[in-house]
Amino acid sequence: MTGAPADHHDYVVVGGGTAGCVLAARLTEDPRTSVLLIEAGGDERRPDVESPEQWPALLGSDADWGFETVRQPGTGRTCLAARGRVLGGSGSINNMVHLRGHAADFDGWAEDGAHGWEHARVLPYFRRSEDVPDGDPRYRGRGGPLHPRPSGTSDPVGLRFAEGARRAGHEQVADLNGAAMLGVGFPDALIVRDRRESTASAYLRPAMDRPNLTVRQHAAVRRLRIDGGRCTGVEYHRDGTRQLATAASEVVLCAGAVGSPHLLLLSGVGPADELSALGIEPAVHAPEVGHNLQDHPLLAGIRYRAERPLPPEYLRPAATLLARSDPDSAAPDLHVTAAGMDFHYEWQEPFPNSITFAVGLMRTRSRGTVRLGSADPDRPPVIDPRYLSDPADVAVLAAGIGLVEEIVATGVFDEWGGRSESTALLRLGRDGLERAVRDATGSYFHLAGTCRMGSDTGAVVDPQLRVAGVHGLRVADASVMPTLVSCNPNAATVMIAEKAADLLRGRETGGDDDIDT
Ligand SMILES: Cc1cc2nc3c(=O)[nH]c(=O)nc-3n(C[C@H](O)[C@H](O)[C@H](O)COP(=O)(O)OP(=O)(O)OC[C@H]3O[C@@H](n4cnc5c(N)ncnc54)[C@H](O)[C@@H]3O)c2cc1C
Repeated sequence: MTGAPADHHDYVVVGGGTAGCVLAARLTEDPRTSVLLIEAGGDERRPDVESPEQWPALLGSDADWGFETVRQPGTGRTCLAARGRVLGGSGSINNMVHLRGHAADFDGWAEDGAHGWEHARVLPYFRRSEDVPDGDPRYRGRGGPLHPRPSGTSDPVGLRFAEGARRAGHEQVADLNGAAMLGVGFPDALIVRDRRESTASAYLRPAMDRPNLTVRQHAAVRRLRIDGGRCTGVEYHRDGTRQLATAASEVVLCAGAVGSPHLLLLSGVGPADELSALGIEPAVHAPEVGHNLQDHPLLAGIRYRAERPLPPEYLRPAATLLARSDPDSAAPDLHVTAAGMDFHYEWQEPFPNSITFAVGLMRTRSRGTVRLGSADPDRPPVIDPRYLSDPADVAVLAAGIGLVEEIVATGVFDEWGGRSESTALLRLGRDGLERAVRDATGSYFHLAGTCRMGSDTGAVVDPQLRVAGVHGLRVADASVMPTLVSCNPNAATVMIAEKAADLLRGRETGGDDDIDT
């Protein structure tokens, strides 16, 4: 290596995003453990990150990697694949919704081979992560770093939407992070005293002064060092020089659902034939690295065109309906919100003075990939979520438009006059409705699943998050989710990192009793 002498630490954590900040803070609670956290982006303490209303402006800014998907045949266009490049990662540019997931999501992970990740075993980690003094103590934590609180309770449009959902027969739920994440309610958001809260502000900042924690910003990891089947460290670029950091204990990848598989592939851990074709010497044949990519497709731009002036725009998380298109399924597959603003994709026509309904598909069947386009670490990977490649996904989103129509039909928006586009769409007939769904679908920015956790031979990591075939290397971020949770995934990513810290410290718990919250 050229440049500075190698750094040597017990753990090297790659990526200071949602998961990486949790892990670095938890591991350095033990003063005998040294951690180097390497982050490609910079400081998150800037007005556009901290102001809850400014998150849309962060898309495409220097705090975003600026990735795009390849053209999606299912929608007819490319899509933004926003990913945070700043301390706090995507949690510093996201919409701050804080929902955990349905118990059936985690029970499903365990049934599919992620043993130890069933709901009863992950609930303690959700509780450990938060401080919710008024919450039901069976579900909510006390004294943890995050402060999720209900959002949208004063938003006039959201209040109407919630009332309409109730009238349409959906149960009002007081706490969507309580006993069951199903029904309509006001979701928790990570906003504290009118400022965004992220794992950077809540976990990392309070730990920054610890002598055993080194945080290196504007440092982009280019590949892992794998010698004789063991990951010994990472190579990274900073200040125009190439540097090396080595780990006495382990390297932990927390670079997210795009960054973690990208680094594994660049380092020779992936499908051997694809790597060889790009001139990368395979270290471990791991055919599923980068596979199983999931996102929540978001159907947006279906608007209620009001005739009378709407209340001022409300840009924070608001009333949310989590519903099932299939009553036999335990977890919700539809996530519906209404915002008093004209939110549409750039290819859709604007309609000022609109209420926008956003319908998210929570249990997508389509699966995509993150692959290498080049062996050059500076070239972005090829992101192909294959949105709506499974026709069942189109049908569920169409059912979501039906839910919107039922709510509109209760008359809750009548005071603003006008009409909903859902009414016309549902009259289009099957083919017309399918075209409308495909046209209005983009990304919810919930990418996950590309380093799938499991116990089968194809799994990228085992239930202890160890990368199959490489010693001294784990992945702990949204990429390990075998199946994406049925809601916005930031809280579940925090949980993964909390549990990863215990796995690394050899203190994994069997249940609620033996965990400090
Ligand atoms: C615009 C947007 C809105 C969203 N809204 C919500 C929401 O409201 N609620 C919710 O629950 N979820 C939301 N999400 C999703 C949620 O934020 C992510 O699922 C979560 O942050 C993923 O955490 P992670 O730790 O896996 O990855 P990230 O938080 O993305 O962290 C990965 C980190 O690794 C760094 N990194 C990557 N590669 C390298 C490298 N080679 N070298 C050094 N560093 C590297 C990145 O810069 C980044 O900081 C949203 C996401 C986006 C982008």
